[in-house]
This record gives sequence, structure tokens and C-alpha cells, in this order.
Amino acid sequence: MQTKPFRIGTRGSPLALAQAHETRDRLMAAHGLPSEMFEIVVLSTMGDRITDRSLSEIGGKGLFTQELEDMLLSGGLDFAVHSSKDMPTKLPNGLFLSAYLPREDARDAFVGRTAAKLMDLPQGATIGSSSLRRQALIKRLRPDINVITYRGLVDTRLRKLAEGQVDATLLAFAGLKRLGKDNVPTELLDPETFPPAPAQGAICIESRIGDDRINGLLEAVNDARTHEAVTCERAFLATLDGSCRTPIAGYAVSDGDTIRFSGMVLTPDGSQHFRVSTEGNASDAERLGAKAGDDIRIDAGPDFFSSWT
Ligand SMILES: NCc1[nH]cc(CCC(=O)O)c1CC(=O)O
Repeated sequence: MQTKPFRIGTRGSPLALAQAHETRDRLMAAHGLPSEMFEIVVLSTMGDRITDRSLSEIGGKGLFTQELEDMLLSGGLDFAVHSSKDMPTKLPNGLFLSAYLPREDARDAFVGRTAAKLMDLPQGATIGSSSLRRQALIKRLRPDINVITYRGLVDTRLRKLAEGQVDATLLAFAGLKRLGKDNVPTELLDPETFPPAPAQGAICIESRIGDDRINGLLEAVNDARTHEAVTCERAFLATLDGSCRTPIAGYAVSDGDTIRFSGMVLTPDGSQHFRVSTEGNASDAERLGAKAGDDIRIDAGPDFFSSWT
């Protein structure tokens, strides 16, 4: 009988804490365990400490994960809760993504101050976003718009917007929902024209390979369809993501039998893009995503990825 509490690692941002609490609540419900059986351990990561530069400028992998992974490997944590979108495609030896909670809405949310919709913004308007994918997609649809670097906690971004520093910003709808800010978006962007980032909207749990006791505990909260979809999207990203300087979108939906995937790569200025769409057996999720990555790379040609990176 386990008597010591399970140690759950998380970052300390309001969104990260909400995700850690959701994970704990689902584990309590699945196993009939009291909250005292879980201890939430908050760690600060490089990504939390550097807030004045965009993530692609800082570079490096695992900006939001390394400190948690180090402590997982040293045994100080039993598992860690992350936004799947923040996970590098390669994990440290000995760790894996053992469970995914049911995915939240994966769409991007547009939060407008001077217009409610992206396509209705005035000519030359300013949008705050540091995501290469969002910048490229905005410029593809609205080349006149000026995109400025914009990072920080969700509340900080919304405050800057309210103060008039920008006309609009884009955020993952999933994050807003988890913070109880469902009513903040003025538009939800269509995944056809504005596809989300690979793994957006999905919470994952990272743990040690071979730690059967913990992995058995986590299995009970794994959502198979989310696991399949995000595995497909991450395989697509892994095939393409040499540099993290490439705007990449990818979104898969699994019904348990069939998985459908669409991906897009763009030049940072949005002037060129390539798409791929495919479907296959859900049990083939990873191969399907990797193949889509290979296909779009061939379609785009050798000069596409080297032209700006
Ligand atoms: N560090 C960025 C990040 N990582 C995950 C989310 C949102 C939550 C999610 O995609 O599950 C966000 C913020 C955003 O894009 O608005």
C-alpha cells in the first residue's frame, strides 16, 4: 500500500497549475484516492524566467521542461504535467509521455480590441504574438498587419491588449478555457484557414520508462484518441523540425478507428505555404504523421526550408 503522496511536477504559471490540478482531480476520481495522496511540486523553468524575448529567439529545446525532467530523472518527482505543445519532440533518455488527458478545443482564439474578427481589423493594425506559426498565418491572410513580439502570462498579454498596446492578440482557446476565460475570445479561428500548432490543447504526463507502479496509475487517465492524435502531430513535427525556426501547423482527429491529419508549413512572411492532408488507421498514428512530414518536405522542395533558416 502506497502511503507517501505521489509527487506531481509542474511549472508555476496559473495555466500550468490549473493543468496540474486537473490531472490530480482525474487521478483522484479514477482511483478513488484522497487529495492528500498527491503533492504538487512547483518548479521554475528557463521559459518562465525569460519573458522579454520570443521563444524562437532564445532557442534551445526544453525551455519549459528541462528542470522538471531533471528532477524526474533524479527521482524527486513521480511524474510531470505539461502542455503537450511545449514538449520537445525528443525527450531525455529514460522518459516518455505516458498519458494524455482528453484534449480541450485545439483552436486558436482571436482576441480583438478594435475589431472582433481577424479579417475585419483595420488596415495596418497591430497584433501581438511571438509564435512563428501565428505570425506567418496572420501575414498569409492579412499581409498589411504588423505583428509584434508579445510574450508572458495570459493575464499580462490581455492587460497589454486592454491598455491599447496592440489591436488584437491570439491565444490558444484551450488555455483560456482552463483559466475560466471562455468569454475572452472575440473569434475562434477555423482550423482549415488557421491550423493550430501540433499538440495544442492537450495536457500530457511525462514519467520514467519502466516505472510500472506510476505508469499503471497514469494509464487510468489516458485518453486514447488524444494520444493517437497528438502522437501523429508530434511525428509530423519531429520529421520537419530541424531548427524550430519554421512555422509549422498540424492537427489530427482520431475517432478510435480512423485518424485524419492536416499539416501546413509556411515561410515566416506567409508568402508561401504547403499543405498535406491524409488519413489512415488510428493504430498507425505515428507513421502517418511522419509520412505526412516526409511528403510535405518533398512537395516544398529542398530550398524551401533553407531559404530563411
Ligand atoms: N507556452 C505557450 C503555450 N503552451 C501551451 C499553451 C496553451 C495551452 C495548450 O495549448 O494546451 C500556451 C499559450 C498559448 O498558446 O496561448
